[in-house]
Parts: sequence; C-alpha cells; structure tokens
Amino acid sequence: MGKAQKKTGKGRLDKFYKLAKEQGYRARSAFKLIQLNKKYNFLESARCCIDLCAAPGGWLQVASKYMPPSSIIVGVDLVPIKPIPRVTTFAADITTPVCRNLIRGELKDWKADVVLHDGAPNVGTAWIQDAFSQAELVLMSLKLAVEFLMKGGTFVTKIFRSADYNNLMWVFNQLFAKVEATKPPASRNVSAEIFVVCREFLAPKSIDPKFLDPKHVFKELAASESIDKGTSANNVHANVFMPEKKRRKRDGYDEGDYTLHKSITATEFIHKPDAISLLGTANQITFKTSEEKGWLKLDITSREIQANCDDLKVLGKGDFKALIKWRANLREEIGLDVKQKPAEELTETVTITEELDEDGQIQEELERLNNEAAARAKRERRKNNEKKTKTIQRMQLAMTAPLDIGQELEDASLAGQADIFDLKMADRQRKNLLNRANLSESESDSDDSKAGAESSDDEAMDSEEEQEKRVAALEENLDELYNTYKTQRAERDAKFKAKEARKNNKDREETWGGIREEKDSDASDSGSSAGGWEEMNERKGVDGDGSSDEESSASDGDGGTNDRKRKRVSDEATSRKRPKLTSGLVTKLTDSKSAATASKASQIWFSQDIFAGLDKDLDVEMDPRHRAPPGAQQQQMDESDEEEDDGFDVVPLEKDEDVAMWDIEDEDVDARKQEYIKNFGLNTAEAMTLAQQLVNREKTKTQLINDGFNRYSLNAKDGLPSWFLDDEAKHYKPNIPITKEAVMTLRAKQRELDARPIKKVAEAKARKKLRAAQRLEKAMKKAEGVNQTSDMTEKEKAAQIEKLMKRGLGKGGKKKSEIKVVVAKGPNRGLQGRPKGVKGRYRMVDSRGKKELRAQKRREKERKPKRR
Ligand SMILES: C[S@@+](CC[C@H](N)C(=O)[O-])C[C@H]1O[C@@H](n2cnc3c(N)ncnc32)[C@H](O)[C@@H]1O
Repeated sequence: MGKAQKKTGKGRLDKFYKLAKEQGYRARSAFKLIQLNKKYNFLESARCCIDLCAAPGGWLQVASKYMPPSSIIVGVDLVPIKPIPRVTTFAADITTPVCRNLIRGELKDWKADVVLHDGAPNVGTAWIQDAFSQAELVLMSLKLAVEFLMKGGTFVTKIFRSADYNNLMWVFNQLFAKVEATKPPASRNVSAEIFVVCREFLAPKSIDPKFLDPKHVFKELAASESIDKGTSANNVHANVFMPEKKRRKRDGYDEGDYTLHKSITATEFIHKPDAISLLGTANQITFKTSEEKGWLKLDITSREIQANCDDLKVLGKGDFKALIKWRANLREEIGLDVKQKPAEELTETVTITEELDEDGQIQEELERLNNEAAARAKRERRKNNEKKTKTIQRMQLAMTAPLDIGQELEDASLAGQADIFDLKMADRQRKNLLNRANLSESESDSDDSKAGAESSDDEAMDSEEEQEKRVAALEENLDELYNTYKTQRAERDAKFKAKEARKNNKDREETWGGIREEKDSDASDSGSSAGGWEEMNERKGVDGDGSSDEESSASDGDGGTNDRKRKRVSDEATSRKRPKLTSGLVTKLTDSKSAATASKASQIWFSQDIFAGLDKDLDVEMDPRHRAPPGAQQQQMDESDEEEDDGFDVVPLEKDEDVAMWDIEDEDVDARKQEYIKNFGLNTAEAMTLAQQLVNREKTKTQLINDGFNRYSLNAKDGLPSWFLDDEAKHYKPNIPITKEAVMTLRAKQRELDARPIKKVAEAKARKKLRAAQRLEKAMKKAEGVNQTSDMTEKEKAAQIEKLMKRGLGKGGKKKSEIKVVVAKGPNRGLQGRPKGVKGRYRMVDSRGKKELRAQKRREKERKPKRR
C-alpha cells in the first residue's frame, strides 16, 4: 500500500497546517479555498460573499484577502467567529429561518456574487446541535444560496461521496449552467470530501420547492437503501475472495463515515460472526489489549499472520485464507469453538454396487467416451483461442508480422483444425462474444459458474429470439462503451470537448423545463402536478411506475408501427420508462414506493454528465416527427398483413422518413465547396490534381463524376450505431491520387503567399510612408519660406533649410525615452519612491508581479482564437 495521509496524530500537522500557521490563517482549510479560487477565479471579481459554516474563519480570511477592498463579506456558523477586519459574522444555525433573516438584514437588497459552504456536522464544538446530515446541510446551504445569489453567481460547497452525492449533483445541474466537482490538493486524500463549484447561477424566477426539499431530493435513495446495502456486502465479500480485482466504492461512503482508513481490533475479528465482511472493509487488525497481545505470543500466530494483520489491503487470496484459518484455530484455542472430528472419522462409507446388464454397460461406456471426446474438443478449442489471443497480443506489440500469422493459420488448417472462414466457427465465435458480453454484466459470477453457463447457454442460444435479445444487449453495451470513450476523449482533447459541449448546450436549451415562469408558480402552489420538479423528475426517469394508461396512450401515438428503433427502446422499458410525449406529469412523486425504485437510483446515476447523449438518442427515437403519419402506418400495417399472407416479407419505406445515404448527407456540401474554392482557391493536392487532369484533358467531367461513386455510395445509414457512423464520417473518404506537379504548384503558390506581408503590416507600412511624405512636404514648404526671407544671410538660410529637411526626412527626431524596469529585490526591496541611480522613466516590479504579468499575457494569448 502506498503512503496514506494521516488524519490523526502528527499526520494532521502536514504542509498546509504549517503554511496556515506561517501565513496567519485560522484553519488549514483556507488553502482549499485558495486553490479553488486559483482554478475558478470567483473571488477577485466578487463584491459580496456569504460564507455558511464559516468558523473558525479560515475561508473568511481568504475571502477578505482576495476580494476587492470595499466588498461585503458575511460569515455564519453555529459557533461564534472571532472578529476579522471587513467581515461581519453571526452565530446561527444555517438550517433555521433566523439565520436567513440575519443575512437578509445585513445584505438589505444586495445580492451575493459568491456563496461558500464548507459545513460538516459533528465537526464544530456544537456538534450536539447538528441534527442534519452532511448532504442535508448542503441542500440547506443551497437553499440560502438560491435566495441570495445573483444571476451568474457562484456557489461553492463541500460534499462527501455518499449515497446522496448523485442526487445533489443532479439538483445543482438544474440550477447552475456549470457544475464541476474537484478535490483541491489541500484536501487530504484520506478524506472523502469533494468540493463542487457551481457557476453561472441561472436565477430562475421561481423554483419548485421540491428541488430544495431533502424529503424529495433524497427520497429514492431511501427506498433503494436496502438494495445498495446488498451491493456493498457483495463488494466486501468480493474484496476477500477476489482481492486482485480492485473495486471502487461506487455506492459512496456510509453516512457519517468519511474516512478511508479503518482498523479493527483482533477481538472484533475473532468474536464477531461476520469475519469476512470485516476483512473486506478494514485496512488493519490491531492488537492493543493485554489479551490481544497474549494472542500474538501463541505459536499459531506466526510472523506472517502478524504481518498480514498490519495491512489487509495488500493481501492476496491465500493470505486471507491463512487469516481465516488462524481465526478458527484461535477460537478453538480460547474455547469459543469446539474442535470437530474430521468427517471421515464420523461417517462410514458404504459402497453400493449395482449389477448392470450388458446393454447398460455399453451405454455407460458410450457416454463416457462421448464425454471424454467433448472434453478433449473443448480443451483444444480453448488452446486455440489462447494461441490466437497470444498472436494478436504479439502483433500489437509489433513482435509478429502478419506474415507469421498466415503461416500459423495455414499450419493449423493443414493439421485438420477449423478454418477461420468456416461458418460454424464464425458462429461459435459470435456466440462466445455474446456470452462474454453477458457475463461481463455480472461481476460477481464465479469462474465455475462461467464454465457451466457456457454449455447451457449454447443450448439456449438456439432460439432466435434469445439471440436477437443478446445482440441488442451487445449493441447497447457497445453504445455505452462508446459514450464512455467519448467522455474520456473529451477530457483529453479540448477541441473535442468544445464540440460536444456545443452539442449538449443545444440539447439543454431545448429540454430545460425544471423551473417555471411566474405565471406557472401559482399552479404549483395549488398542488398542480405539471412542470417543475415533476417535469425534471420525468426527465430524470423517476416516473418508474408509469401506469398502464400511459403505456397504452404511448402505443396509441405510435400507431402500432413495428419500427425497429422503437423496439429497442421497448426492450429497455424495464429499466427506463419513456417520458410522456403529451403533457406534464407522469407520476406523482408521492407514489415512489413502487416496484421500479431500483431503477430510479440507476436513473439518477445515468443523469450524470458522462451519460449525456444517451437520452438524446432515445428522444430522437421517440420524437413524434420521426414517426410515419397515421395514414402511412395504417397502410403499412395493411401491406404487412397482406405480405404475411403471402409468406413473403417486404420492408416498406416509410413515406416521410428520410433514409440518409452516405453521399447525400449534406446536400449543400457542393455549394459550400464552391464557395470555399472561390474564397481560398484550390488548396488541396487532390483538388489541384483533378483540376490539372481536367485542364490537360486526361479525364472528362463525366469520368470524374463516375469516379465519385461506388457500390457503397448509396448505402443507407439508418439504424447504424453512432460509433460506427462517427468512424465512417472520419475515415470513409475517397482516396484521390495526387500528382507531383499538383503538389509543386501548390507549394509555389504557398511560397508566394508567404512572401507577401500580412495585411496589418502592409497597412502600417503604408501609414508610415504617408506620414513621411506629409512631413517632407511640410518641410519643403517651410524651406521655401526661409528661402524667400530677406533678413537672413545665404549661409544662415542654407543651415536653416538643411535643418528643416533633416527633420522632414525624419532623421532629427527625438528618441522615445525607454521605461526602465527595476526589480524590487535586494536594496530595492520595500523602497518607496525613485531607486538610487535610476534616471528617466522607470517601473518598479517585484518577481511575483513579473510572473503574474507574464501569466496574464499567456492567458490572453491562449484566449485569442488561433489564426490558420
Ligand atoms: C470544517 S468547519 C468550517 C471551516 C471553515 N470553512 C474555515 O475555513 O474556517 C465546519 C463548520 O460547520 C459548522 N456547522 C455545522 N453545522 C452547522 C449548521 N447547521 N449551521 C451552521 N454551522 C454549522 C461547524 O460548527 C463547523 O464550524
């Protein structure tokens, strides 16, 4: 195990603790806010800030340091906060109306730019008063934030990765345009806390109170708690039986238990019945009492056992077994268990031999031989698969050239092995793939059951329906994997992320419906069921227990079309109900104790950013615009009836359904290309090659057009998975040959372009020239005047004219005095006024100022769009 940060003892006194002491901050947590502000820059521009749960005042100190001098800063906590300059503080419970009124009284009609919340129950000295849990406290702080924040404001809060985490994130996402969870370096790794920075408050005119009501926000979780517990227990057991597999705590941390390092005493381990669960959750077994120390001296407690107890997280399966054995021995030793005699000693073996007739014997022999043959075939198949996997791996590592593989395959087929193009083999491979996809769904399946499932699945696969289902599941799996890939790529690739974000923003604008305009608010007060929370829940999928009425109405709308896409959606219906197409509420929130509660939790889970886009696919599929008109559907049904009678299947093309073809995806693509060529010329080697071929009469226009088509050009892309379409869009491009001449022409053109100055430079040069000409003209006029005066000698005239002409030609001008940069270090540190020995204009900078200036310039440069 790596070095874990300690939260107790001397581990508390870490770098940030020392820094806080050095810099005069009251709490090391001040650095968390400093780091968050460094990342998101919300304090510098804020004029009013409210800090909820502010004691002892570390965050307030930071706010007062980073906010502009005349800003308003208010801090509230259960316990009084020692005065801080420029900061107003109250002692109040943020969950009470008293606190709200106090803040209102202080702010008057001002709105806050930033609301901070770093609250944690049972942290302060007044822990007895902490009736609320952490997540509820967050929701209460959000309630205050929503009341006092101005539009576009920022809300920063601390959350623990508990079961409520996703629900809270979901609510934040409804109220703020940008929500990001982050863990600043000053936050200890051992702490499960995470900070969420919600920016660009949407400031809706009215908010459904259910968004801020813990009863509604955390409701589904309460219902599915038992299910969650079940999963955790599985996880815990799996930690012991398959320790090699690292599991994340996806279901969050137990309420009130936010530390990652847990130790249990040896007494607990020996006495408690569920020893395996203890091993799965704890990091260490400690021996503290004298009795426990006595156990260490026993022979059965070997050095290895002691080492194992020290760090349970690094143990393998064998080590766990040894620990469990040691526990059993110790229990016997201390008289908790009685030693049992081995089973063989207690039981008598009775062998019953049946007399078999000759037929029976033959039958048995045949069965045995069959089984042996099947086992042998299976072994061989496995061996082949292993061999193939190894070859592919070697290929990926560039250890084998494809030539070798051909050789191996040839050898294999010579030796009577199955050919790779054998249909049966291909079918088997497909089945294997499907099996694997199925098996991967359940993590906890043991190896043995896998082996058993293989043979039984083979039989089940016979039914076509089953196969279709599996294919659908596999497709879904692939889609999900593709979405995950897209999210991961977005994290790495900023351009890709921006593209996706643009797409998502568009969706968001179209589908937002959580907060209603003023006119709707009355309706909500009177218990109206449409809009607001319900609508959002509907989007979230909380309408798990959709009534049969609803389903039938949806199917009425469908008109009974047997659309392939919608079939996929109905396959998913068990886990994800369709949003109602016509009006607001599908199910009231109060009906939540339904059979579908388990899927509610999964809906919340899927409402996270990384699954964005999945719903969109569904929406598109369910969009009424994508359906054929009822007339057409009826016609189709009639036709299909007729066809069924003939026993002949024809797939009709729906009238208004645009089947997108590869090449007609963008009809105005040609127009756009023409426009581009007009503006920028032919600047690709391919285009130039084609143009030259046309000019040199090597090809005719018809030939070129014909070359643009092939047998795949008009393939329909309807119903193809998105990953495939994306891939095709990227790679399905004609491979147009290019000539050397075309490339040379383009290069020459580019060189010519490069040699030309850019517009700005040319303009500046022209301006300079104009000014010079004007100056010269002026000087010549003056020289003429001097020449005509009679009160000067010829010599004086000549000198004067020469001077004027020099100035006119711009040679006698004054040099601009340069600004001297003086670094405020060494003797200049803290100096007021002009430093010694510096003449002319000067500027005082400190090394930090210099760095900041550079950073600012860099940021500005980055912000500017790059020229291509
Ligand atoms: C981690 S401390 C805050 C530290 C603070 N941000 C700083 O930098 O000094 C959490 C605080 O939350 C406060 N708290 C917990 N529940 C509260 C409640 N209901 N109302 C007000 N304060 C509360 C506790 O009293 C405790 O002081």
